[in-house]
Amino acid sequence: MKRTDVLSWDDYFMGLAHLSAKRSKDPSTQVGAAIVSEEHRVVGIGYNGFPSGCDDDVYPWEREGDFGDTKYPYVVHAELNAILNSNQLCRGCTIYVSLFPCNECAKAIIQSGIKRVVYECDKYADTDAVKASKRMFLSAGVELKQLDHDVRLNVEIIHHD
Ligand SMILES: O=c1[nH]c(=O)n([C@H]2C[C@H](O)[C@@H](COP(=O)(O)O)O2)cc1CO
Ligand SMILES: [Zn+2]
Repeated sequence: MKRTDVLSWDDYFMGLAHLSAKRSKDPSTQVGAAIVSEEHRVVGIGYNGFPSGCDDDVYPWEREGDFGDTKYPYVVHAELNAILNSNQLCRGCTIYVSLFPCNECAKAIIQSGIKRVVYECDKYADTDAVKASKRMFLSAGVELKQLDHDVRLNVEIIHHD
């Protein structure tokens, strides 16, 4: 008899997004994203971090202070990293992301041809950025789906002697 209690595609790829988020050095919000084709092939993955060559021991992780002394001007969002890392065109794909995309990521998602956004957390729903994002997704016909549960990923590293 085959196993039947396997992960759904949505939970599997959201799990992959969570695994990617574990690479993020951001002390407050770790975001992971996975772009998946209609054939359920992974096209790109990413997490929030500084661009290549911008040392994350040198650049600031602060949330407050002068703009240039915070992380905000420097950090590449998980969704954009996933698009930039993609190994094929994103047209028709789904992006799985642990946090609802901001307006800048929404623009990149729409322009790359991604047709569906599956997300989990929407903690910035009241911000102008996320409102603008939802407005653009609606206009562009991008389908939005919030998972009605959280995907938990327990990754255990076992060191062998
Ligand atoms: O769409 C997003 N994707 C994404 O990767 N992020 C990243 C940027 C920051 O490193 C972090 C947000 O930080 P904070 O919650 O401390 O403001 O999450 C933030 C958003 C905004 O929703
Ligand atoms: Zn963003």
